[in-house]
Amino acid sequence: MTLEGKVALVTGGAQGLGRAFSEKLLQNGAKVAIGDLNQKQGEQTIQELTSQYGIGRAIFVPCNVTSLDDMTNLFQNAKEAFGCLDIVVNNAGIGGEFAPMWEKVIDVNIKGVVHGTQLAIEYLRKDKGGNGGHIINMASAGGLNPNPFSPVYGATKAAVVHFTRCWAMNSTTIDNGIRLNILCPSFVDTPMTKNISETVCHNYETAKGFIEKIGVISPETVADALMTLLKNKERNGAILKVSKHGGEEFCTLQLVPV
Ligand SMILES: NC(=O)c1ccc[n+]([C@@H]2O[C@H](COP(=O)([O-])OP(=O)(O)OC[C@H]3O[C@@H](n4cnc5c(N)ncnc54)[C@H](O)[C@@H]3O)[C@@H](O)[C@H]2O)c1
Ligand SMILES: CCCCC/C=C\C=C\[C@H](O)C/C=C\C/C=C\CCCC(=O)O
Repeated sequence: MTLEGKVALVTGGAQGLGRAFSEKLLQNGAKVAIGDLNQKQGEQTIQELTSQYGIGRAIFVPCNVTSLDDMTNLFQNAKEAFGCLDIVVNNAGIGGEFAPMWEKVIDVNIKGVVHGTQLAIEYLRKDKGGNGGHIINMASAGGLNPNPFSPVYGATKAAVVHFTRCWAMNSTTIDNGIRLNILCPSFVDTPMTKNISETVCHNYETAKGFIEKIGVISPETVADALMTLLKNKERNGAILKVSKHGGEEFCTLQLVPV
């Protein structure tokens, strides 16, 4: 029970990776506030998690990560329900390369993570009454290695990597005991991957072959990688890639100090 007494907030936690993260956090003793656009699925997930991990361990707050009001409400509800906040996982994300979807992809994948990170810093920073803590932002292996199938999606995930690394070297976060790290999984067995189609990516038939070649990992494997980041207290600004062929790999990008 390494996270006993800790409180986590997970966006996009109604299903897929966010749900697997929430479950792993609960298994390790944390309490969890889930925010998600999908209210029906979110409420069902909370029912299932509550019956498995006990009453009062998890709450659901309907939330669109692109809305600052919704995100502010999510953070307030988490703090009110559980008294503090220690871990924030900005996980909600979508794919889609064609109009009008691609603009939404930029909004959810970038704006959502910016909202979640900025609010997390306000809630966690020690000089404003927080306890410090850990922010994990969900990028993707597609944000590290270019692929021809999802340029918009890949660009948003590269943005998440860069945005997170910038904050990780900021004196406000460092001096206030806040760490920020990045998860970059390859393909994972979630509804997002199951729903990949010609409406989501370019060259769909070739993409299918690419996914088969790369391989698909389980959400639990990525949740274990989340725990690797949470347990490793020295890491800040780290990029943890998870894939079928490489397992968990910390990646280094050239950092040129200014
Ligand atoms: N599945 C993969 O292969 C894979 C690999 C690498 C990274 N990722 C990233 O992991 C994250 C989760 O992916 P997943 O596979 O679990 O996807 P998913 O589609 O299975 O689940 C995403 C969840 O996010 C919610 N969501 C979507 N838009 C939202 C919004 N605007 N506000 C709040 N909630 C919203 C959905 O309702 C859903 O519950 C995403 O950021 C994705 O880009 C996924
Ligand atoms: C076919 C692309 C669809 C993109 C949107 C849908 C799902 C997203 C899934 C993941 O985030 C993974 C996306 C891309 C992975 C790309 C390259 C993987 C590189 C493999 C590796 O380096 O191990």
